[in-house]
Amino acid sequence: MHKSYGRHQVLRGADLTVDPGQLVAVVGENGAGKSTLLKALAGTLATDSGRIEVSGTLGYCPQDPVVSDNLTVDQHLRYFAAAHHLPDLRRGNELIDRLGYAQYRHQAAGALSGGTRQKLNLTLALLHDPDLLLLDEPYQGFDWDTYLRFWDLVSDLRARGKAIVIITHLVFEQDRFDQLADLTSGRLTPRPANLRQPGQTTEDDHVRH
Ligand SMILES: Nc1ncnc2c1ncn2[C@@H]1O[C@H](COP(=O)(O)OP(=O)(O)OP(=O)(O)O)[C@@H](O)[C@H]1O
Repeated sequence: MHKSYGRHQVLRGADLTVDPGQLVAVVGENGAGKSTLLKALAGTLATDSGRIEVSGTLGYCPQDPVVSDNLTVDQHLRYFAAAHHLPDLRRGNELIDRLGYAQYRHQAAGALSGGTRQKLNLTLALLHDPDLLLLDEPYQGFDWDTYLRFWDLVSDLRARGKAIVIITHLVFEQDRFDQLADLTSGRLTPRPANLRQPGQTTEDDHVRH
């Protein structure tokens, strides 16, 4: 994919393949073009050239929540369920329980805390149980318990064969991934995960400290 904003070439032949059941991290410096890449993959931003092939359904959790301030959590669920032609709200209810915010179901999104708003954002992206998930720093604002619940959820999705792409900045979580895709100078360089550098800490180390 190629994408420029004016004369600023952000993506210069970025290339990524994600298989079913694979969990891929997109890493890179601030401004490297990670969100641009995800928007392009999600189809919300037109590329200048390139090709995107998605087999199956797609779920996209953008960095900025897509929620409407005046609708309640429940109303969001019903609205998105109708858009996806879902027969019921079973999956939405399950996600609300797993992310632990059932007590806010009848609250307007505009009155939710940042973390709870992000839980709703994530729920809406997962509502139709998509085959490919594009998550742009999906745990922003999550407390530690929710952060762990999030990774439980991701493990289940991966085990069920979902392909998952997550933009992350957190070095300590990088050994959770099957692959790291490093976005530098507009191109993606794949490197296997689980290559911890000496002195690099993991989440478990953080828990112990
Ligand atoms: N709509 C836009 N118009 C012009 N320039 C843009 C636009 N969106 C992004 N950019 C620029 O493109 C570059 C890549 O932005 P992008 O948000 O994709 O980076 P990122 O890697 O996601 O950054 P971060 O880690 O800070 O979230 C930045 O220099 C940004 O200023």
